[in-house]
Amino acid sequence: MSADQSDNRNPLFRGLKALEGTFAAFDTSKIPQRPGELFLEWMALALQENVTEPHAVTLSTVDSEGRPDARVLVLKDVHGETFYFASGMESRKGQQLQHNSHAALTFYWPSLGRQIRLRGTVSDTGAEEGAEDLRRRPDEARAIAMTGRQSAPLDNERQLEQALAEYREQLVRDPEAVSPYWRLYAMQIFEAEFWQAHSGRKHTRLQYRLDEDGQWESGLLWP
Ligand SMILES: Cc1cc2nc3c(=O)[nH]c(=O)nc-3n(C[C@H](O)[C@H](O)[C@H](O)COP(=O)(O)O)c2cc1C
Repeated sequence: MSADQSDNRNPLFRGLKALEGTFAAFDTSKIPQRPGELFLEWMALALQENVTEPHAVTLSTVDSEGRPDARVLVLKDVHGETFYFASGMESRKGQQLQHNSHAALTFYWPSLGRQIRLRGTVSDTGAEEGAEDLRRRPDEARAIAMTGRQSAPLDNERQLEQALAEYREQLVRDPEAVSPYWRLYAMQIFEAEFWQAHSGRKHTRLQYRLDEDGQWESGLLWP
């Protein structure tokens, strides 16, 4: 940044702090063999420590021109090293994943000074799994999903209200109704990083990688 540019810096950001406080040390001498297990251990601690919405996660995808895109959603489940999230297949992310199944999930829990980075390949688990996920959602969330138009341009609020009224009625007539566009996506990971902040910036970074024989190997990274 040039001297001129630094004079123009927005005062809003001056003095803003990050990673403040003292965090528990991450003992990397006692780690599970597989990243899915460590993820569940970290998630259990986040819940115990009342981290706000610990299942909220940034999903990064790439579009057909290789340009990254990202948005927050919620993690629905974890089995082994497969991480599940749900969304509309017609959405921007849905279209991007259809074109390029490579993706990343990033969690950040400020009160614990923890970040988890996951990289993997996403598959669509199919219409029935999507329907099952949708049936477990509250009616209003189901009605919105049933519009099947996530991420499409909205002309005006009235258009949304009309569509919602139609789907609310449909759910009254048929409580089992679901959207054919709703999907449960499964991300099978090949790499994971568990990042623990240190107040002196000597952060601990543990990375797991799947090797060519399908075995998980782990090691530390420079902060
Ligand atoms: C905390 C939080 C949770 C969200 N959960 C979901 C979710 O589970 N599924 C989903 O499709 N969108 C969810 N969203 C909305 C997405 O961020 C996004 O706006 C939407 O999926 C459209 O993204 P796209 O245009 O990139 O496809 C959530 C947003 C926030 C802030």
